Amino acid sequence: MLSASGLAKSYRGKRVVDGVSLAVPAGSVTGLLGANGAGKTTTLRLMLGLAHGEGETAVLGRPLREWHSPGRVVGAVLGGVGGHPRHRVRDHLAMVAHGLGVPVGDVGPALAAIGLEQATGLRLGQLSLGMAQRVGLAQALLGSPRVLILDEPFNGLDPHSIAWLRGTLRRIADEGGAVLLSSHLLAEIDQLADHVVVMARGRVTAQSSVDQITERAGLHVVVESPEPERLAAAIAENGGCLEPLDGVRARVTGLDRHQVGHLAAERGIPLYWLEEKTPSVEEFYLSVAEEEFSTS
Ligand SMILES: Nc1ncnc2c1ncn2[C@@H]1O[C@H](COP(=O)(O)OP(=O)(O)OP(=O)(O)O)[C@@H](O)[C@H]1O
Repeated sequence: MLSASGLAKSYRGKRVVDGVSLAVPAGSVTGLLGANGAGKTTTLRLMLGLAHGEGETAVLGRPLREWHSPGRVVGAVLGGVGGHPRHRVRDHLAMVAHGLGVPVGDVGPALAAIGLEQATGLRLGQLSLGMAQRVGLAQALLGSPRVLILDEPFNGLDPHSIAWLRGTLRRIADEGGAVLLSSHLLAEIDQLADHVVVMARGRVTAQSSVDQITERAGLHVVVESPEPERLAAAIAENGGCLEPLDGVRARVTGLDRHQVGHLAAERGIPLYWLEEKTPSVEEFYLSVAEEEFSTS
């Protein structure tokens, strides 16, 4: 539904995006991850035609510039609202609605949906970071686009707005839309995304579906015991493996939590903690980032 191929961009001779290709299928949310300066924002800007560089981006099979009203096909939030700082929120959004060919009457419900009814009279220049982010989201959603491209959309939002945004993005994807968002909030990506794409130094270094991450790494058990050596030996005798995690807890693979619990009870080894864990996007990201660090 949304795809990019061969995206590239240089600033003063330095390649900051270098051959990035990615696809966001209909019905899914893709998280774009990477360290500061990895090239995420530049990639999103290239996809939206806001930065000039190499490569192609297609939305529903056509370049964005070929769509008659691009804002009704793709909604974007790239930080900030745009618009004049002296314009009031309601007037700014009315202008956006006009440009999109959307009834101006839709502005009120769009602001209400994001809890900003009280802020309609504020000037854009008076908005807090979170409010500006919410106005940006209201603006992006105004044309009811099926594709969303969002740069750090959770930035500055309070917990209610985060929950609202997570639900809204999930709903848009579940209704057949495609959402691409960058974020440093790995727990949010973990809860929301179906796919993750990791960038480092302008390139895509890893990509995976969240299901594959879970499947590949398998479940593991986290334990805490005052007798880790005895527990490790008992687990090894039974075909599992115990590795220290953080100096207090340890990770067990090869046995499930019932097996670990029974084994500890049989051997009289105290356990202070026993938890079965699904591998997270955070662990995937950190393992990929570690490889990247060790090979750079
Ligand atoms: N307008 C610009 N002029 C010069 N260099 C730029 C410009 N915009 C971005 N860069 C450089 O391009 C590289 C990638 O920046 P980009 O903002 O795309 O990274 P990012 O992954 O979004 O980072 P962050 O997570 O910090 O937002 C960085 O080295 C940045 O300094």
